[in-house]
Amino acid sequence: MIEVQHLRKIYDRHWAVDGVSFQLQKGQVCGVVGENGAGKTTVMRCLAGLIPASDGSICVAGYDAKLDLIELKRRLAYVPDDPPLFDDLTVGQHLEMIGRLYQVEDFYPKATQLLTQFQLLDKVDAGATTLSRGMRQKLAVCCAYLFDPAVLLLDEPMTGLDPPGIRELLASVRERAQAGATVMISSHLLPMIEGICTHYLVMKRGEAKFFGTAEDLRLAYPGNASLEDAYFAASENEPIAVAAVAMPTSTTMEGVV
Ligand SMILES: Nc1ncnc2c1ncn2[C@@H]1O[C@H](COP(=O)(O)OP(=O)(O)OP(=O)(O)O)[C@@H](O)[C@H]1O
Repeated sequence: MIEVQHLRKIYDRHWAVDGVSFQLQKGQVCGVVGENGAGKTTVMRCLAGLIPASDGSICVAGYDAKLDLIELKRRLAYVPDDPPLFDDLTVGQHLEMIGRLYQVEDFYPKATQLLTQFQLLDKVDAGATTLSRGMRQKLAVCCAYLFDPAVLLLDEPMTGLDPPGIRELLASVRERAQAGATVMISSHLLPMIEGICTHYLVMKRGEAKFFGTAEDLRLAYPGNASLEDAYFAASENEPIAVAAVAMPTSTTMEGVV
């Protein structure tokens, strides 16, 4: 569903992303983790087609970003950490706009269900500028979910959410993945995403320090009880020799550098 090969992105003379490769299939949830400035958002923005890659290839749902960007974008939703809403539109109008753009069938029941799920139904006529930080985040998630994209890119989606909102969001990601969506979720809140991620992309200074399954992460960095511990180990150390652990023969260790 997502195939990224040797992705590179340069800003001025700085390589924000430098040779990142990974693959994700339907139903997989990839936690994108790494220190501030590691390149997580840049990877997502390249994948979403918002900025062009400087080098490498990106393919989403069979569509190459260089050849079929429009088709690629139709199948993907990107929720940035500070969603750019339209000041002049209400909550309901945001959803209506997405519904029309993506020709969503059953728009009203779907929109109502999403607004109910994310506690926004009583704000349906509220202007975007009157929403709190967390409400803006929830509205952006509702807009993304409305057209059932094959790929969801969620950049720090828990920022500003209250505990019930975080719980709802994580449950919804799990449900979407179970229904076949491929999800990438960047977060610094490692214990919170641990329960939903099947894969991890650990980034540092533009490079992928690790890509693989949660199980591979533990095998590559043994002796680390939590994801957080394994993440720190992956950020700082090379993995133990692959031959020394019972690695699957699949592509799950791709991208380890
Ligand atoms: N528009 C831009 N122009 C120049 N440099 C940029 C731009 N956007 C990002 N960068 C640089 O690229 C690098 C990666 O930034 P990016 O936002 O991808 O990191 P991140 O891992 O998402 O960080 P954070 O966890 O703080 O959100 C950083 O060094 C950042 O300063």
